[in-house]
Amino acid sequence: TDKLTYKITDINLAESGRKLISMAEAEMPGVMQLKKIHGPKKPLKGVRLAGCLHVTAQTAVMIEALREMGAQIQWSCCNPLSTQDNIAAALAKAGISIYAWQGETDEEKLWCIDQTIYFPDGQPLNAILDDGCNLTRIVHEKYPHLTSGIHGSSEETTAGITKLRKLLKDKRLKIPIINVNDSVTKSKFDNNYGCGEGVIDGIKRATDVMIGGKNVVIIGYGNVGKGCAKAFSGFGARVVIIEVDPICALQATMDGHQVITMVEACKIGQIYVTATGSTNLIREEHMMEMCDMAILCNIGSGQTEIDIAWLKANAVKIENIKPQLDIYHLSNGRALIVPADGRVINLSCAHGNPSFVMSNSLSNQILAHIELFTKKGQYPVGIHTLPKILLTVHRPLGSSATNFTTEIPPSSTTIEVSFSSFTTDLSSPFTI
Ligand SMILES: Nc1nccc2c1ncn2C[C@@H](O)[C@@H](O)C(=O)O
Repeated sequence: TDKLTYKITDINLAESGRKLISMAEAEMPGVMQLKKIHGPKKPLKGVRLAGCLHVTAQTAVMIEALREMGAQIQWSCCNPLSTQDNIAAALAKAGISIYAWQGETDEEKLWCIDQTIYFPDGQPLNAILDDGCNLTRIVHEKYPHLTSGIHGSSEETTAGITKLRKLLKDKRLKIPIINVNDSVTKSKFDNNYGCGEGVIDGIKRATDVMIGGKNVVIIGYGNVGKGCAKAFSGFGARVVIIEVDPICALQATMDGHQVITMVEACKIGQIYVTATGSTNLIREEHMMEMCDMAILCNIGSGQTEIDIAWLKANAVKIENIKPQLDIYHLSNGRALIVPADGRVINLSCAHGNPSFVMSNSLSNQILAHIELFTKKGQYPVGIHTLPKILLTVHRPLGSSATNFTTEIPPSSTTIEVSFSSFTTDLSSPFTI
């Protein structure tokens, strides 16, 4: 086929990207351990994996582990703003077919995804790795004839799971799904601690705002909202919470945060953070009441938690300050600061969540694909989570890592908890 083997910004950025990938490997013991244990056995030989997930150093570490395990891989990015061009260049130079660059248009993003459907040998994908259900949705809508050949898709994020549950409810889901987001070693770590550090990194790189002493309104008190509230509180902000779920609202109260409504919040908020995985949380009726130069940022995936469309249609002036930072001047004479066009701020304005928590999330991605490919019959069409097992493995001193997997009783299932939070010294008894 005359398809480009890759399309990125600049292959000359590869060396700098490779250095960052090496640094990330040092802080991703879980993924590296899985690569060491499973790599030699090539459990994914025969997998043609199309991935659509943020192109960061952490993702690159996972991609290279999956390839070491035998998978053929093609990649695009789920967010037009989150590709790090030097990482994409390092992956392209290493022979990965990647179609992604920082600052894609929405149409280019879709073109990139289309490049990953068929492999160079003309064969279609037979596995999907998704973050926000973009690729799974496109396969269902544009390539429905290919769904029967796909043994499974893994979904990384909350908003993606919401979309998949709707597909399932409408009886339109055609492939097995492993819900990586709800693995406890993913959502209790990446979503919480990762996004807590990521939102601060993103908002500061975007706006240089002083956080101490500010009124910060966090909308959504799930794993992500909890991590963000803790991070902003740590910087001395006064954090108030909007939350409709009574349990999460009670947790917010018990954590010392006032829980109020958006009508009340938009009178006091100086920094807003949407973290719900839902849509249209901040709307016209709120924005028209907000303080001058309030900052609206989003850390849920997708671009619809803040009603950007209304802002673009109704601002009297849109002032671009720098890439990923605009000020919208409203008809009431006040202005709102919006980083990243309302897209996920940690990945659009910084480099995403740190390696250590991503090792947890991406270890679960790897385990999901080993599970889906080697145990096909066990995962019918539907949404599954990786089994959670507690396992004590007592290992004779000095034995090699490879026989670790043979010590797992054949009846047990894949270890859901990734290694990254445990010592990689397999010579000592430890409990997983
Ligand atoms: N450094 C990174 N690499 C890849 C993906 C990254 C990331 N940081 C955040 N996400 C997104 C995840 O938090 C995903 O789990 C989500 O929920 O969006």
